[in-house]
Amino acid sequence: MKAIATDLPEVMILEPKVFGDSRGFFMESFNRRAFEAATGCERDFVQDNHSRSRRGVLRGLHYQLEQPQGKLVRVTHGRVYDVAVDLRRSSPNFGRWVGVELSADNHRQLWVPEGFGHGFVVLSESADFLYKTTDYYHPASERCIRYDDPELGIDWPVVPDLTLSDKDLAGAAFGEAEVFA
Ligand SMILES: Cc1cn([C@H]2C[C@H](O)[C@@H](COP(=O)(O)OP(=O)(O)O[C@H]3O[C@H](C)C(=O)[C@H](O)[C@H]3O)O2)c(=O)[nH]c1=O
Repeated sequence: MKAIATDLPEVMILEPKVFGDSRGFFMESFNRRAFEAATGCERDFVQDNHSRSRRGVLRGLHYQLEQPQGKLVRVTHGRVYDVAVDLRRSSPNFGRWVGVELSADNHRQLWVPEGFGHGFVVLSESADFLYKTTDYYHPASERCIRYDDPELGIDWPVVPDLTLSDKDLAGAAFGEAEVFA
């Protein structure tokens, strides 16, 4: 597994080794030892999630204030533009974001540690989004920041029929959101 740095040092792109042959391919989509060697992070992942969305769906920006979740995300069908935002007031990168295209074809994964907001928009006809989390779902402390917050200035790709949940449409402004110390 290769780790590729992003502009946010804690957020890393991971590229697993893919073994292709005439039948198709094989890869270890997760290997704890390889993850720890690539990221320097020791984590127990406790939940696997899978969402499917059609083109133009944007999910996010989400985070949990209590039981903050580290997320190891990947796409097994289609293409998404995936975004992480540093929500830690103490960080020199507070309010900065990174975006990366994750796809079934590039096999790329993104490690989004605790303390970051996360979201993605679907670029293909549909996308299957799978991810491991380091803590359990805690809806009581789940928060959402508007994907288009002007202060964050996330440069989302333009997609037809942008579609968000009511919860995400009602997301907080970054400047008013409860974030991390
Ligand atoms: C996240 C989650 C949701 N749910 C239930 C709650 C709702 O009845 C239903 C859909 O939930 P929601 O609309 O919050 O799903 P997403 O919009 O995909 O939320 C996720 O989207 C962004 C990209 C994230 O990074 C988070 O992991 C997560 O917040 O699944 C569960 O039962 N367990 C869970 O862990």
